Amino acid sequence: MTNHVVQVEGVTRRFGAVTALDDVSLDVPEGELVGLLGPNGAGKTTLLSLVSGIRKPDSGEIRLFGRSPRDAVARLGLGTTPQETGLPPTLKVGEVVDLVAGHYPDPMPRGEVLERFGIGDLAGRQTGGLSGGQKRRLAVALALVGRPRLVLLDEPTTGLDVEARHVLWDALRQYHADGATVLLTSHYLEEIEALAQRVVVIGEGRVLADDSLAAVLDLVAVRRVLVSVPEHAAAALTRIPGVVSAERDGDRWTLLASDADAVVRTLVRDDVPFSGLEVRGASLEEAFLALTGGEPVRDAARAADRAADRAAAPSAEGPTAVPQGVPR
Ligand SMILES: Nc1ncnc2c1ncn2[C@@H]1O[C@H](COP(=O)(O)OP(=O)(O)OP(=O)(O)O)[C@@H](O)[C@H]1O
Repeated sequence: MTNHVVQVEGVTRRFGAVTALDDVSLDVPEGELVGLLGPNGAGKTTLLSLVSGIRKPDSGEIRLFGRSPRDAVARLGLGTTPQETGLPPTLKVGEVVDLVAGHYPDPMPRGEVLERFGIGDLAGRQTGGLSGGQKRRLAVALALVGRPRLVLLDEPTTGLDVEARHVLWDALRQYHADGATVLLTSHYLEEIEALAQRVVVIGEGRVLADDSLAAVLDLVAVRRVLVSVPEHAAAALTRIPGVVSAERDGDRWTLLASDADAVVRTLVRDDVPFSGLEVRGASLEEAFLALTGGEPVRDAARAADRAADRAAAPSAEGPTAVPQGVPR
């Protein structure tokens, strides 16, 4: 039987009129490294705050190591780094590590923690004098001091330069290889790509996709092709292979395509009288909303199939509404 470290079941959380999480379900088995990917305001931080017991859901259930996250016993196995961390400015780096270590039965030795994050030479420095990047590395290092079985990291490398980011990624990979479960949020596909095995895409409080890194990367490789064609040529657009969704606003079309080059080649080869051609990257949220038709899916491959079916049978009549969130 799979040992689930985190179980989120039909969870909804509102802040006044804002629904930060809308019927979210997600299980994280022991030993997985899961990336939560989504734009600003998607609900990632809210989800971590519920898993760590800082907040309670309005409805649905969360289990952490099989217990309520508000149970102190469950939280002993948890290490977290929030988006912003306050460090006592007059304490030295080594003292802060010792202070945190004092709360755990079997902490990592101070030297090992700092070495893993490339800040061994800072042990004698007051935290108030550290650079932003050094503080961030220390904050993430502190999450590991108690040797937690689960680490929750909210945008761990925001504000770090490339080198510091790589040091931190290596440290997290190593900690995961030692057997830990890791759940991290990021806006950056690059970060998720560097670390995660499984990717959960969140948009507007909902799980838009939950699949392997490879499957999610395939989906988000989608490009946006904007083109104007006269009415008599519109049907030709929707028959182009690799177009996964086609939306129109008058004679202006927005095609989401897995291979934008092939779309352009087909337009030229078939002598489609197009104008105003633009090819752009699609945002992650846009790619997923387009591919899923706004419906949450648990399986990226099925989403792509469904989108391809829709694209193969588009309505040629009347203007098609451009979905919300698709900038034009
Ligand atoms: N304490 C709060 N009071 C009111 N609204 C909140 C609160 N916390 C979160 N929200 C709202 O809930 C939604 C989800 O926010 P959340 O911080 O979870 O998103 P996020 O995906 O972590 O975003 P970011 O990537 O910008 O950190 C947003 O609309 C946010 O404004």
